[in-house]
Order: sequence, then C-alpha cells, then structure tokens
Amino acid sequence: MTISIGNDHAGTAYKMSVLNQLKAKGIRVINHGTDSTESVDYPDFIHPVAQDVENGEAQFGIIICGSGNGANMTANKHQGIRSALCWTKEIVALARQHNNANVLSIPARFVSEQQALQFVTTFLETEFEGGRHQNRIGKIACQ
Ligand SMILES: O=C(CO)[C@H](O)[C@H](O)[C@H](O)COP(=O)(O)O
Repeated sequence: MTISIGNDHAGTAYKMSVLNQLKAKGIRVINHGTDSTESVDYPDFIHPVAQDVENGEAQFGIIICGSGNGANMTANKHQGIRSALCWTKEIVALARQHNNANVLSIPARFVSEQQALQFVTTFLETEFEGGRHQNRIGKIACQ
C-alpha cells in the first residue's frame, strides 16, 4: 500500500507522527511536505496528494491543516477525490463505510495527536460497505 501525505504549517507536527506510524507499519509513504512550521499556503501541499490518489500512485491520501477545511476543500476540487474532514473516530469510520473516502483530512488544531493517529488507523482498517452507498457516491461528481 502507498499513502500520499501533505500538510501546511499547522499540520507539520502531526504529520511527522503520522509518518512514523505509517513507516512502522511498513507502508510506503509519499510525503509532499511541508516539513516546516514556517507559514505556507496549504493548496501548494494538498494538490499533489490529490493527484497521487487520482492517478493511482497512492491508494489513499492524508492531509492535515489547522481546521482541516482548507485542505479538504482543495482535495475535493479533484474529480476522483472523496476527501473527508473528520474530527471523531466514528466519523472516520463512516467516511470509509458509507462514502468510500480516499482522502482523510485532519483538523490539527482541534484534535489531539493521539486522536489523529487513531483516525489514520481507523481510516486504513475500515472497508467501504458498497450496496446502497455505491449508488450515492456515483452521483457526487458534477459534470
Ligand atoms: O485552511 C485553513 C482554515 O480552514 C487551515 O486551518 C489553515 O491551517 C489555517 O488557515 C492557517 O492559519 P494561519 O493563521 O495562517 O496559521
């Protein structure tokens, strides 16, 4: 499995912990940065993650910013992306079960680092349920 990850300066600390977590699991990671806490513009680091997932370079993306909103809005501009902004473990699970989310957006300034790591585990371990949900996600894309 390959995961693509990107973040702005508000997400750097959590990203580093997520990187360590994924590498400890033997997961290949594409890190688009930023690796600094210097102020940056999140779209510059989120678009490459969405592109990796869209073109099949990565199965999933993880994006992290302060509220999670900017990163999520950016990722969802990509046709093949279903990015979910999640702030509880239950919402993460539903994003996979019902929405077949392929990108997880983490609000670093509103959840703990431990929560963020748990969200990543839940995201990667939860399967899409298909069935009635498949019909619905098929209608999400606008032409
Ligand atoms: O896009 C955002 C707001 O929804 C992200 O949370 C950014 O991390 C945030 O805007 C950065 O704010 P800062 O004051 O420039 O650190």
